[in-house]
Amino acid sequence: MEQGFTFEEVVVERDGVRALDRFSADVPGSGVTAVFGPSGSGKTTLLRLCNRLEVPTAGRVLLRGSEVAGLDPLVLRRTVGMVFQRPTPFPGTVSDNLRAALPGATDQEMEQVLDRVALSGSWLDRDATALSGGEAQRVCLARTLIKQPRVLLLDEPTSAVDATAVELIERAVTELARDGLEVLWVTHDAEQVHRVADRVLRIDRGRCSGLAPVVRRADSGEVGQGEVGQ
Ligand SMILES: Nc1ncnc2c1ncn2[C@@H]1O[C@H](COP(=O)(O)OP(=O)(O)OP(=O)(O)O)[C@@H](O)[C@H]1O
Repeated sequence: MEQGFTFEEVVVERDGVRALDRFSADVPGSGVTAVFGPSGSGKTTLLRLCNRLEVPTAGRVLLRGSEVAGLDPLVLRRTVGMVFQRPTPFPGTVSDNLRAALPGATDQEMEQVLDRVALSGSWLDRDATALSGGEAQRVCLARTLIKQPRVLLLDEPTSAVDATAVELIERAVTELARDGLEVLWVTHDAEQVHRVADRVLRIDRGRCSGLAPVVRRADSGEVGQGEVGQ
């Protein structure tokens, strides 16, 4: 399987406290990898290293064998998209938001990307700051996707949205992963891991505590597999 992110003895230390403590893992470069662990274990820090919002104090982060620190930041940000916990629409319309990410995007490109997040072209003229949390998060996902990243980083994107949006976002991302997008999805929701992930990367107190395949409930039809207990 193609190589994705490699973490080699990564340390992130702030004010003498280690958010990551010699974290090492080899993440395959396809499908959905859930990054799962308790609050404060270092999940967000790990994700932020992947698009260089954060740099390691020690150790190395590689993407497909190339050190992230050595990649052109513009190329990196185009290749690796990120969606945050809280939706962050820019002032303006939905199309303004999409064009902020991809200047010169055509109506057709914008309609296609909205379709992927279960919104239609009729949303293009809507005020992006007057949407519900779930709608705004889907616009933010579309805004990231319009740049056609190869990797998508999701930092608890569904923790602040309604149940309908959770379902739509989960469906959109799993379909995109099936079409070839590599996804790292931070969550502390074990049920969500079973719904969306191909594998789970466990993190505990800044250290990798395992990388294991997940049997998806939707695929197996089974409940209570139990690989992902708290
Ligand atoms: N900007 C910062 N300055 C100092 N310490 C920080 C900063 N951001 C996070 N930390 C600390 O680093 C550790 C890891 O935080 P991180 O946000 O990566 O964990 P997390 O697993 O994503 O947590 P949560 O599930 O609560 O979001 C925690 O102890 C946290 O308090």
